[in-house]
Amino acid sequence: MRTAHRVEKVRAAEAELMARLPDGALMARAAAGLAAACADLLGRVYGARVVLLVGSGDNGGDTLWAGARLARRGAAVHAVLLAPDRAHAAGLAAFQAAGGRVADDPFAVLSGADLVLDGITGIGGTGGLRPAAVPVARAARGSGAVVVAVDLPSGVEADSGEVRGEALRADATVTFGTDKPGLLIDPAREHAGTVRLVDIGLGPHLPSVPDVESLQHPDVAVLLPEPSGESDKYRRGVVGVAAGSARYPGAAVLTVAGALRGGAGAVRYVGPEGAAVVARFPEALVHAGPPVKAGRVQAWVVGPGLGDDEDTVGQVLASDVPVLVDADGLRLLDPDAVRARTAPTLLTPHAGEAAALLGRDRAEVEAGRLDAVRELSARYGATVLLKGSTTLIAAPDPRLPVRADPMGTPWLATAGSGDVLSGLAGSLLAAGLPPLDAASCAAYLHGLAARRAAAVSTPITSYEVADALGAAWRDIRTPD
Ligand SMILES: NC(=O)C1=CN([C@@H]2O[C@H](COP(=O)(O)OP(=O)(O)OC[C@H]3O[C@@H](n4cnc5c(N)ncnc54)[C@H](O)[C@@H]3O)[C@@H](O)[C@H]2O)[C@@H](O)CC1
Ligand SMILES: [K+]
Repeated sequence: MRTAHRVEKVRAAEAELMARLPDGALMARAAAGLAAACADLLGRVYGARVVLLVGSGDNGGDTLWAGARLARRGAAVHAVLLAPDRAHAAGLAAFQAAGGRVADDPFAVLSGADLVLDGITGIGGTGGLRPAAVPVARAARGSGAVVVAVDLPSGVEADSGEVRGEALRADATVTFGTDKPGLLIDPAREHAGTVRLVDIGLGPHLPSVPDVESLQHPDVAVLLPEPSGESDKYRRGVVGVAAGSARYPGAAVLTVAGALRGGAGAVRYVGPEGAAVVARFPEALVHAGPPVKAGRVQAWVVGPGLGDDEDTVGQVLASDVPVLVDADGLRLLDPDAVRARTAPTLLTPHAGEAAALLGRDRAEVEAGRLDAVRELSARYGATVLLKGSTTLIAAPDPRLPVRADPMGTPWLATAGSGDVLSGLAGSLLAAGLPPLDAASCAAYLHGLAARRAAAVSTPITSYEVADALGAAWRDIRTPD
């Protein structure tokens, strides 16, 4: 599991730890880890040309101390001081004592650099790069050097992953003590490159429940349901799928395709497209509807390709089993009916649908995903999976961490891929997973399946994603 904490919690933990350590010890740990990571990236430190971009705070301090270490190992290190009067005094003295030099012309040193360290701002930065830093950050990016962000790419918002102005784009980020939410959430995440975490001893001082977390293979392996010797189809769960219409018959087929690979014991399709579903999947149970007459299910998926069938959405929401609402279902749902439910509800909007549910602009939702997913979840009393470049999942209990899916790929932006995800997540709900786990495991498997499909051929189709789910599931169960 990757775990991220908000800045106020990082600062509180730092304060606790610093009170027990000699002055400067924490910064020395950070700088040692940073210099070691740079040495790994460089391969050979002696003779390497390194440029430090140094801001006015402790982030610049870490960078100067790491620069001193690299200079002592024979690198030619230049520091570009963006706020010369406010550069970290002890760090600058150590850097110069080690043979590091302050650059007169930032652009001249950047043009020949092998490695650039971005120490403009860390967790204290907000509001994007200041105008004076913008041309320097651009020159760093354009120089051909490997760009390493110190703690965070300068210019991104640590707590939300927003990028409010221009931000530096790094190839790698070396972060200290814990991940920050912005390192897991786009658009900041895509500025960070590969993230390496340096342990500075903060762990015992951080709250045990993080603000944001990302599942990794072993976490998903533990959560996925596994049939036992006692299993029969009802014990493994029956998932009801109310999807598709004469206008969108494919949605029925794709939702069932996802549901069949989600671990439920059986899939019961309810709606007008039973013939199309059975033609593709003879193992599916089909019923013309309405949902109340279709027989027992342990969870429902309602909405993909449903058209304007409001009654179906109302009937499904009135049931006492977990319900996933997607696509047309999100447009047709009665918010009071969702809030009145006693069984769990999982809503799976993309940014446009989330914006409609919140009464905001789509661009606002895309820029501030974390805020949007939390707000939606609180307003509807439901678990919400917000799809997008980073898929986020929030439970209605605000004490639980938001999950950021690490597996998505731009190839998933293809028609019908959301239908497959809905079927898959609904199937995991029917198999008994709590909504937060069902949604985050589904997003993870779906992303992994898309990556597998894309490794065979691109562009991928949604049906190929559904087809690769079995192999993705196997990858997680049997890591090599
Ligand atoms: N406190 C500690 O002992 C430790 C701190 N660490 C480092 O310290 C950093 C936090 O240091 P600070 O709190 O000094 O904050 P930063 O160094 O992140 O930046 C704060 C400074 O930048 C200015 N600033 C804010 N937004 C800006 C922007 N958009 N453009 C330019 N300047 C901007 C502020 O006026 C302030 O002077 C961490 O990210 C980490 O790198 C690590 O060394 C671990 C230990
Ligand atoms: K930085």
